[in-house]
Amino acid sequence: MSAEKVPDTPVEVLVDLLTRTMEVAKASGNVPEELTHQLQKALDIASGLDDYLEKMSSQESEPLAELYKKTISHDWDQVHKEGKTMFRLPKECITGHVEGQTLKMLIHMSQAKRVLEIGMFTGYGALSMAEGLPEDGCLVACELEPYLKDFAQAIFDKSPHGRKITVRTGSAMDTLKELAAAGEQFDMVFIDADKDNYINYYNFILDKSLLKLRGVICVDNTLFKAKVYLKDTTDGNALALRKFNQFVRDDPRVEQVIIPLRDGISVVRRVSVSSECSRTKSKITDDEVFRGVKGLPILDRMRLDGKVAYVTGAGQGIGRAFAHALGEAGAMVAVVDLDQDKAEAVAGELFLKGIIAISITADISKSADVQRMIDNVVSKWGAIHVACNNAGINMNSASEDTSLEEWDQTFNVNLRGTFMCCQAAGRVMLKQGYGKIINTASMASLIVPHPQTQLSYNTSKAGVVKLTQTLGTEWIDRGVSVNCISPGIVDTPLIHSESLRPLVQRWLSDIPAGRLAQVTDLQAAVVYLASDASDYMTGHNLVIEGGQSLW
Ligand SMILES: C[S@@+](CC[C@H](N)C(=O)[O-])C[C@H]1O[C@@H](n2cnc3c(N)ncnc32)[C@H](O)[C@@H]1O
Repeated sequence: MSAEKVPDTPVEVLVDLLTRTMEVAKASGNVPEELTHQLQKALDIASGLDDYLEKMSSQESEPLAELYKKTISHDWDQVHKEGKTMFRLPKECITGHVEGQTLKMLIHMSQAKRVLEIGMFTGYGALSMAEGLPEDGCLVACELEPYLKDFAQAIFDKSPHGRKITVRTGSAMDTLKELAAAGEQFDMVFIDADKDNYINYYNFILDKSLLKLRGVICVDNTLFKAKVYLKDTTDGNALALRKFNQFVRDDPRVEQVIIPLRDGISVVRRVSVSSECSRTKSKITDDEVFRGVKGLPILDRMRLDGKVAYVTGAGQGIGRAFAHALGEAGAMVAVVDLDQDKAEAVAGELFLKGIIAISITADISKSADVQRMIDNVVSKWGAIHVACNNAGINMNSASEDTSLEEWDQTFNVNLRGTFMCCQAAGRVMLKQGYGKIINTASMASLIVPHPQTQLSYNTSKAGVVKLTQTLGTEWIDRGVSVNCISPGIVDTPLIHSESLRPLVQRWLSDIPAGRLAQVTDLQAAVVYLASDASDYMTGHNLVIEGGQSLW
């Protein structure tokens, strides 16, 4: 620490005290060597900590590094003297590298999408958090001083994440009132402004539901240079923070922990709705609608953590999108395809995203392959919870010319193959007393898509729907649901070929949505059907075709 630096955190205070003690010890001349040695060790431990944390934390981005440099080298006294800021702003206000990375990490961990910061200063914390937000995330930063908005904006504009940040100048409490009136809610709130208002911000955020149900409040400086727990404290800010910490500690609405990082960060979360309602004895209908089935909010009921799934035809297109979707929702996924390279490539993609996956090469028109696929999954993971029978083929010919080979080939994969998969997976699932089978049918099961001629395809897919309905009603009372998804015309590289382009124009004029389906349009449906949220749905044909079958 440089000589003129004011100690700003408990560790910096310790370093300062130990340095002075060392000086006294050395000057006195009669301090035992052992004591000086131990003192030096304590000083090394304390003074090395922040440096080490800096070095071992991920490096800050260029815009953050520039923002830090610009803030530290700015003459804030001069700015204040010139009347550009209402208050004299100490540069030590800045959160800095390690705290910035911590906030960013908390954003990732809580999967926050909407963040509120109270007290932005030059925007270091705001930009750090914005870096952790997804593409469509947003951060509202409240700041009293308009000067700081311009200062920060110049750097926000240099970062690809800066566009996620909206700065609202003026009193933070006024901004909070405006946000509450507009019905805004946040997943994470970072309180880092005037300390004597912390309790007011905190209460307002909870009372006016600015914090979402499972949101988190982070509060900076809650150790306030150790003064919150030192007996001789007279500092107004430290006393305000001591009162704040105690208030939150005694507040039955929340749980909190203080992380001793830099000047202390409190992490506060609202306790579960059920304990809150028994505490307040509010007049509520205390049922599954209120508490959530198994205590889970609706989106969590669609999670597939710990579930075992397989997807056939997963080497590309719809099957690949299904495999990613099921994996993202938490399932372990066996990627099954006729083409080994493609199956391995998709399993590799899943693996990169942290999803447990294996690849299996199988031709689902062959009963031995189907059984081997099922046995592989069961021997690897001990169960099959989700069977996604998606593999299919499509051949075109005028009906009067359709050969028996084409008919048989199409039916062997699309209907006979799907049946064999349903039966083999169904046997495992019926024994388990639990299973979700999802077949890929087609809009062609309902209408006759034109002008292409595909008799065997259309007929086989109509068969998949009837197969689904029959199995769906036969097995549902033994815990196995069977449903199918019927996509409309899906945008694949193939249909952009010269020969198919005129057809695409024709199709588009038949689709109320005015566009072809993307494989991503189908992903939520497969997760829903694979999840416990769809337990009462069976034998259903979930049609996703932009309205095409209705015209
Ligand atoms: C500790 S600094 C914030 C540091 C910032 N979070 C960062 O990441 O660098 C506190 C900031 O709160 C602002 N502030 C203080 N009182 C405020 C109020 N009543 N409303 C809005 N902002 C306020 C100050 O102008 C100052 O910029």
